[in-house]
Amino acid sequence: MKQTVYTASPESQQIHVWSLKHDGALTLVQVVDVPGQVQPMVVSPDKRYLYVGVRPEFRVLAYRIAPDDGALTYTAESPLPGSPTHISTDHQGKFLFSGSYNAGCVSVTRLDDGLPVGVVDNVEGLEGCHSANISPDNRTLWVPALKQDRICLFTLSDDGQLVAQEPAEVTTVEGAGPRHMAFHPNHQYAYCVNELNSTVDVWELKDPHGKIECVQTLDMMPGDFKGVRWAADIHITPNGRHLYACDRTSSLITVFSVSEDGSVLSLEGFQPTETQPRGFNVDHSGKYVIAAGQKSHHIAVYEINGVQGLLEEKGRYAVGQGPMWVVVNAH
Ligand SMILES: O=C1O[C@H](COP(=O)(O)O)[C@@H](O)[C@H](O)[C@H]1O
Repeated sequence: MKQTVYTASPESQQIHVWSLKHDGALTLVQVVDVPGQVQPMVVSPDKRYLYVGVRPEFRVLAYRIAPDDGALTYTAESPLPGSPTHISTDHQGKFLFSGSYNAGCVSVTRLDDGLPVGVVDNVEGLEGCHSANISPDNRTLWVPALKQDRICLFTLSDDGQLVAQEPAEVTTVEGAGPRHMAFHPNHQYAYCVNELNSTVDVWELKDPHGKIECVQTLDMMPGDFKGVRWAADIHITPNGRHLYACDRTSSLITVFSVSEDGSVLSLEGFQPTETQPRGFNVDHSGKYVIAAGQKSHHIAVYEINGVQGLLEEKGRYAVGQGPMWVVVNAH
């Protein structure tokens, strides 16, 4: 398996394309100058395209991915109704979702043979909308509205319409600020990182049409932490055994182990990382974590070790200015 790591640096308007070697080393393949401040990114399910959200002219750009080395070629673009804070796709590659924190909306863009061809739905009134997360069965879109302490649940129709479910939302504790999510590979549990109180909630998906319930909340921060809590990102390993979440004030990645059924998280430790880690990711082999420091202008690669999943730094690399998004593609 070959892997490519993409990092987005909005302040210098660049995407750095890296080859991830089996020993965890990165070698630079390409630096792409993007026509705008590049923020969120996602690879299409068929791995042919990298989609990137840019501003100040809000749009999604599609870059074709070279199958051999992961290099990018600009191919198409389509406008978005608000500043793209987070983008993702459904599992069939028919639709792209863009959550906008500043516009308080989530939009659906149709993908035609992988290329974005226009917005087909837009739901407003989601204050602090921070991500859009399609459920493993491709049926439900989970949309955290950070400023409203709720996660809205929509059914995705065949033509890309978002239909509010019944119940239409689940709520967090007041002031939590739900932000990014990860799903367990067994499809029974989802994990949400809460930005404003730096906690992680474990959500049980009872069945596709049934009750959704928060079954555990864990503090991400060390017991003696006194600063302003400011969590950002969350990812799980492909085998579902290790979960990671980051906080920007402390520049820490919190390490959790996950029970075999996915229902229980245990705090294992803290990994100091690049300054102000806004985005990170886990590679497809489940061996490495790659984190971006928005204030250090570097990324770091960590090896995942042992049953606890603790992290050991393997290397750090200069990227563009203000890096804040990392995606990994396997090909
Ligand atoms: O990380 C954060 O993101 C939101 C929205 O960011 P934007 O890049 O889409 O403008 C930000 O305003 C929030 O305060 C911050 O913590």
